[in-house]
Amino acid sequence: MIDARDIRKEYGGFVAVQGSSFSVDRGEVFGIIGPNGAGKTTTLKMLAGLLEPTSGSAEIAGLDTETAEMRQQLGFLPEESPLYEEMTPISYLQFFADLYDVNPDVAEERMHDTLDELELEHRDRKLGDMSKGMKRKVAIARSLINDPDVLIYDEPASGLDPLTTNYVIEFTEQLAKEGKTIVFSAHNLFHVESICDRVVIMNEGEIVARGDLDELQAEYGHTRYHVYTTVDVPGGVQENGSYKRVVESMDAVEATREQAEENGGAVVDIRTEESSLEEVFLNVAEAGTRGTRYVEEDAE
Ligand SMILES: Nc1ncnc2c1ncn2[C@@H]1O[C@H](COP(=O)(O)OP(=O)(O)OP(=O)(O)O)[C@@H](O)[C@H]1O
Repeated sequence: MIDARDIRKEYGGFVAVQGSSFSVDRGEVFGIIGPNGAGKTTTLKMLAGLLEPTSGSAEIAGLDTETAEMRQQLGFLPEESPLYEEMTPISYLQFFADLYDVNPDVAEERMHDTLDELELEHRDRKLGDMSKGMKRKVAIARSLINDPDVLIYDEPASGLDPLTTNYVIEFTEQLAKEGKTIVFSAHNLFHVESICDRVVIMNEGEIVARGDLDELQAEYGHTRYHVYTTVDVPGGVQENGSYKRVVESMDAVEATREQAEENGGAVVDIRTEESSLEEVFLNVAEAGTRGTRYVEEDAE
């Protein structure tokens, strides 16, 4: 559905995004994560056809991202979306429906349905008088006004309170279940972990890791074993009537069993704990010292 081929963006001699390649399947939720300045927004804007790559190209549904036809199939949510302060949500959405040439009756029904789903109240209030969360919901409704197949969301829950954040993330998840293909960036890795099928991790303009959560965990995470015993063992802590020791290998699990048995006890339970995406991310970030991000500019 989405195919990015070696997309690269330079500003002067500064490389914002090194040649990045990835593809996103239809109906997939694809996350782009990375520290501030990693190149996430630049990548998303190139995918959305809002920024011309210095080299490389991107296609959505076989259409080059710079064509108007492709934009009809796309909903882009920028990290910060300045709305027209004097408009109401309805007049604002109507304005964009016209821009996308959506049939007025269809647009009317669609905007009300979406605002209902988003539980947006005060639809006659001026956008300038709305809270940040309400404005974000209107921006999300705008991204859906043309009923696009592909959604590119830059930090959809940025700056929102936890309740609205959850709401927006669950709404995004619902859109994926309805069959939309979604690419989004986020700082909150818990959200990414909860809804993404696959993830790329960017650092210093470069994709430094990629895969689904299991693959990333296998490569950059650890499995920890919580071994519960009936008697105390070295490094054990008392928990719920037994003793728990956390170890990182099966050999250590076996050693714990032997120690428990030597002390007249036994192992009663073993639970595994996988690294969170946050831990994976920190491990990836620590592993990489990147090369320079500056290139010599071509002499004209
Ligand atoms: N128009 C521009 N001119 C020069 N440099 C730019 C421009 N736009 C972005 N950059 C630089 O490119 C790098 C990548 O920026 P980008 O906004 O893509 O990062 P990001 O990963 O989205 O960061 P954040 O998480 O802070 O939003 C940054 O160093 C940024 O300063």
